[in-house]
Amino acid sequence: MKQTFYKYQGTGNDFVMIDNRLLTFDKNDTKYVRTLCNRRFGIGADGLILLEPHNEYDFKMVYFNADGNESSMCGNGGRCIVAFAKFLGIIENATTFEAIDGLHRAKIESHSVQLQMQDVPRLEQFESHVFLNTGSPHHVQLQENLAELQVKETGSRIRYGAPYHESGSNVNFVSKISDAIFSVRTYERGVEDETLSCGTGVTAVALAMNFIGETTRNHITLNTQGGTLEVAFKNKDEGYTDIWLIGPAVQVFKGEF
Ligand SMILES: N[C@@H](CCC[C@H](N)C(=O)O)C(=O)O
Repeated sequence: MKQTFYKYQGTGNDFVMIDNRLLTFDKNDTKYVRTLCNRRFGIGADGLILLEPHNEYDFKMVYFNADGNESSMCGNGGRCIVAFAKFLGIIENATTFEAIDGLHRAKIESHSVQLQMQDVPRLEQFESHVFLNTGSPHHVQLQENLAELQVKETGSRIRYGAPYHESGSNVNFVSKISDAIFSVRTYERGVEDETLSCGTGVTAVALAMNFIGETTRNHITLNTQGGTLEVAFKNKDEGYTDIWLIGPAVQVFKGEF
C-alpha cells in the first residue's frame, strides 16, 4: 500500500513528516528510515517524524535522525509537527503534545511556531565550551572565523572525541554579533554533518551565552545557515525555565512512496 508523506522545513532543517495515527509505519526498520532520508536514494531529509495518537494530549511526536535511529528531542522538528497537526485539523493555534523528553506546549502565530522546551536545570562550563541538554545533548563553543570553519570535520572530531564518544553530542559553533544576536553553525549527531539549523542547538546556544555572561538578555536572536530563530527564557536560581523556541515551519511538498 502507498504511504503518503509530507516534507517540512524549519529554517532549512528538513523532515519527512508522516501521519501515523493508524500506527502502520514500521518503526524498527532503521535501514528503511535511513533510505527515505537519503538525499540521493530517497526523499532526502535531516530526519523523519511520525505524528501518532495520544490518549490525553493532542498527539505524540516520534523523531528519527537521518541515520534511521530514533533519537532525542528535535526542536525544529517539534515546531514543524505543530504546523503539520494544524494542517491535518488536529489542532487550531495552540497545543500540548508529547515528545521523547516529555510534554511540550506550542502556539502558532501566522507562519511562526513557538515551542516550549523543557526546563534546563544544569549547565556545565569548561575552559573552551559549555555542555547542556535542551532535550538533546549540546556542546557549545565560541568560534573565531565562523564563516570559514570546516564544521563537518571539526564537529565530527568533537562529537566522537572524549567525553562524548559513540553516544555523542551535537556541536554548536558560535559567533557573537551583539548582546542580542549570535550566529550559529551546528554539527548534528545522527545526521553526522552540518545542518542548516538546529532548534535544540540554538536553544542551547542562547542559554549557554547567558550562562557565561556573553549576554544579559532573555530574548535572543540566532542567525543560522537556514534563517533566523529566536529563543526566550527566564533565569532560575540554577538553570533556566519557561524556554521558548520561535521561528518559521513550512510545508514544502506532499508525495507518496
Ligand atoms: N535538528 C534537531 C536536533 C535533532 C536531534 C539530534 N540530531 C540528536 O540526535 O541529538 C533540532 O532541531 O533540535
